Formats: sequence, structure tokens, C-alpha cells
Amino acid sequence: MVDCNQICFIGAGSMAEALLSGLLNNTPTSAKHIHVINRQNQNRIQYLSKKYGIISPKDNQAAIKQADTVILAVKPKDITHALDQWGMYFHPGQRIISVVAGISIPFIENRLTTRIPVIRAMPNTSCAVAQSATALCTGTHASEKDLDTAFQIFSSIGTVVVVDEKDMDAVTGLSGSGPAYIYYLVEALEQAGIQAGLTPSIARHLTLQTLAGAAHMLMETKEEPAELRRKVTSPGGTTMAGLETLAQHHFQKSLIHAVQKAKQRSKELGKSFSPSPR
Ligand SMILES: NC(=O)C1=CN([C@@H]2O[C@H](COP(=O)(O)OP(=O)(O)OC[C@H]3O[C@@H](n4cnc5c(N)ncnc54)[C@H](O)[C@@H]3O)[C@@H](O)[C@H]2O)C=CC1
Ligand SMILES: O=C(O)[C@@H]1CCC=N1
Repeated sequence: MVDCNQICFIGAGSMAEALLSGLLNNTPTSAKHIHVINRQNQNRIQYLSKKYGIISPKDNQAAIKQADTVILAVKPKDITHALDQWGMYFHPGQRIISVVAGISIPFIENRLTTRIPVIRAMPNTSCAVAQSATALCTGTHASEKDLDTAFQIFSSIGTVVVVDEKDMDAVTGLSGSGPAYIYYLVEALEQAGIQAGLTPSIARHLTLQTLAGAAHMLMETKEEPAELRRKVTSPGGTTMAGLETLAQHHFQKSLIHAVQKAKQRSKELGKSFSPSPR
């Protein structure tokens, strides 16, 4: 278990599930250390209790008060209501970690009535298999120990970088949303393999192993991606034919635009949440 005894999630959606399953399946964290609170859908809590053995809290307020770490995992549009509904139970002896895209720490701090340590995190769903790329930044009242605890939590389910809050929108566009771009690529490659005459299962196997192999090459050889690409590309060969087609269809530009758009969307999501005190 990381240096934090009790975690309470507010919001029981995809991200909360990815985080808690990552912690339960890949670290010594026990289900009895995790509580999850959801707005209305109690089926979701029952599903999480059944699948992961977490205890459905009888008293939500007590679950929040007892937690060392509260993880805010609601949609950006629901953050004001969630803070107004639950914020009165937060206290300075705990830390709040928000994974909510676009919502600034000053907004959260100003919405709360007491000086509570707040940390903003942008993980991705790969935390479910302890492979998240997470970025963290800290608020005004967060100590080194608070950052250290958040670092321990997220580094137990992937890698962690600490950034300035101004970079969180870029992080969200790149690695927060990033798994979806990769899954989209996989869907396209599989489809391409099938259209080229392979069976779906062979196409999937070859696509996934090619992806995993390329990721391992990048991480283990530490060679530049352009150099690794060069080694695959024989002059006048098959790869060159494929890459030329990708360039003609603006493959790199499309990805750059996708990350820029996602970054911009993260900024927009936060815009209507001004950090002025209520
Ligand atoms: N899905 C992803 O890949 C990632 C999501 N995030 C962020 O995580 C947050 C959650 O995203 P998802 O899990 O995908 O959304 P989701 O819609 O699946 O889950 C949000 C949950 O919050 C609950 N909720 C809403 N208001 C509440 C309240 N007042 N009290 C208690 N529960 C409340 C909803 O009932 C819902 O179950 C978002 O802010 C998103 O930006 C961050 C990184 C990656
Ligand atoms: O799509 C979204 O808004 C969230 C934030 C990062 C990944 N999913």
C-alpha cells in the first residue's frame, strides 16, 4: 500500500474504475481501503463492489471524512455541483486529487471553504494495467508530502511526471486522450489487414504484436523514432510505399491537429469555471 490508508473516489465512472482496478490488481492496496461514491446510479457501485470487492459506503459523508485521499473523478460539467455537495466534508488533514480535465486547481481551492491540499492529476485509462502516463501539479496548500503521496499512488500504476499547471491542457490532449488515438490506429490497421485478405484474428494478433514490439523497441533501445523508422524502410521497398501514402494523406499533421484540438477543448472545458471565490 502506498503511504495513504484510505482512498475515497467521488464519481464511479470509467476513470475511477481504471484507477481502482489498477491499484487493486497491481499493488498491495486492499479493497477495504477504497470507497466509491456516485451521484445517482447505485448499480454502478454494486457493479464495482461485486467486481473488485470494494465496500459500498453506508455513510458517504463518513467515507469522505475518513479518507486520507479523496479522488475527484466526475465530468468537468459536474465539478461545481460535486464540490458543493461534498466539499463541506473535506478537511485539511487529507488531500484532494482531481483528475477532472480542464478544471484548474484555483477553481477547486476557491470553491472550498477551508485551506485543503489540492493536487491535479492527468492519468490515462492504461492505469488499469499499471501503464498510465500521469502528470501531476500541485495547488497552494499542498505540501511536499502531499505531492509525494500522489506520486506514490500514480507511480504504482504507471509513470509520473510533475508539470506546471499551465501545461495540463497539453498533457490532457497528448496522454490523457492519447490511448484513444492508439486504439483508433489499431482499429484502422486491423481493418486494413482484413481488407488485404487476412482473417480478423490473424489481423488482430499481428497488429497488437506489432504495436507492442514497436513500443518495446522505442523504450528499450532508446533510439530515436525516426531512426527506428529508417531501419524498417528499405529504399524502394514496401514500407516506403506505405509511408509515402501516409504522408500524402497528412498522417502526421492529422495527429498534431488532433492533439492541438484536444488541448484546446481542455482549455474550453475549464473556461466557464472561473477561479473567483463564491
Ligand atoms: N476517461 C478517461 O480516459 C479519462 C478521464 N479523465 C477525467 O476523469 C473524469 C471522469 O471521467 P469518466 O470516468 O470518463 O466519466 P464518467 O461519466 O464515466 O464518470 C463520472 C461519474 O461521476 C458521477 N458523478 C457526477 N456527479 C457526481 C456527484 N456530485 N457526486 C458523485 N458522483 C458524481 C457520475 O454519476 C459518473 O458515474 C472526467 O473529468 C475526465 O475528464 C481524466 C483522464 C482520462
Ligand atoms: O475525453 C475526455 O474529456 C477525457 C479527458 C482525457 C481523456 N478523457
